Amino acid sequence: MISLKEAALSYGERVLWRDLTLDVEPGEFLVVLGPNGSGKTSLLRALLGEVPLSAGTMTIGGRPPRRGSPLIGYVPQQKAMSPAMPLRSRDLVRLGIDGHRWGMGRAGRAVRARVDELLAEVGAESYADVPIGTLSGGEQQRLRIAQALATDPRILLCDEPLLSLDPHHQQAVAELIDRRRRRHDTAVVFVTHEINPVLPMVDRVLYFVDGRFRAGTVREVMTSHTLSDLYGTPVEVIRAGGRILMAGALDAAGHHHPGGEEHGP
Ligand SMILES: Nc1ncnc2c1ncn2[C@@H]1O[C@H](COP(=O)(O)OP(=O)(O)OP(=O)(O)O)[C@@H](O)[C@H]1O
Repeated sequence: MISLKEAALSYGERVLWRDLTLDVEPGEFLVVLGPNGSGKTSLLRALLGEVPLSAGTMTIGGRPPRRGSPLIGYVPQQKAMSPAMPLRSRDLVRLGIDGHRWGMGRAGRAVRARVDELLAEVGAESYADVPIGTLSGGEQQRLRIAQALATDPRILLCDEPLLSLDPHHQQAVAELIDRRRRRHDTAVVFVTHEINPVLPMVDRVLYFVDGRFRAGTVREVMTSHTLSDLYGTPVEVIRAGGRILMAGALDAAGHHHPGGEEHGP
């Protein structure tokens, strides 16, 4: 579904990453990790056709990236929505519908039925007519996912969809995305700071640090050896109770602090 060959992305002189060769298969769950500013969101923006690669090639769904492709569903980073915003849940979901395919303009029954179907898919029927600004973060996030699924995409790009959700909602939202990819073989690229809520779902990890990266299975990448090498500083990876904890001179966002304290994210 996604194929990158020796891809690089730079802003001016600054190289975010380079020599990235990676294929993502249908139904695969790829998690993208890395400290702030390491280029995770920029990878999604390149896949969306919003920024060009500075080197190498990239195809998504077998074609070069282009804006507005119905093959791709995108769950953007959350922004606070004002309670005064007049948009209802069903309006937000409807915005994701490809008007051409579903006969928008004629305000067809097909569109309304599709919106209902999407609301049901994410379990949001009970607040379908509620203004979105009055909903909780978890509820809003379900709607963003429904919107992203509106074109029945083959690829779902998610930018920190669990941010600011409590553990219960993190789990619910992660399961929603996982169910989608299992039922429809949708490939998932999932940017996050915290791997644990999605650990059971992850097929592969792409981990960016300071212009370098490692890609592979959780077992391959999330090891003391690999991450110490990637960060260039000792990092201890501990597996406990089905979770991965990182100890060493890193803060929770994965930034290196010389002489920093030990802790796990
Ligand atoms: N259009 C742009 N022009 C110049 N620099 C940019 C542009 N967009 C992003 N950057 C810079 O590129 C770097 C990577 O940004 P990006 O958003 O991809 O990081 P990220 O890994 O998603 O970070 P975070 O975890 O904080 O969301 C940042 O330092 C950012 O300031």
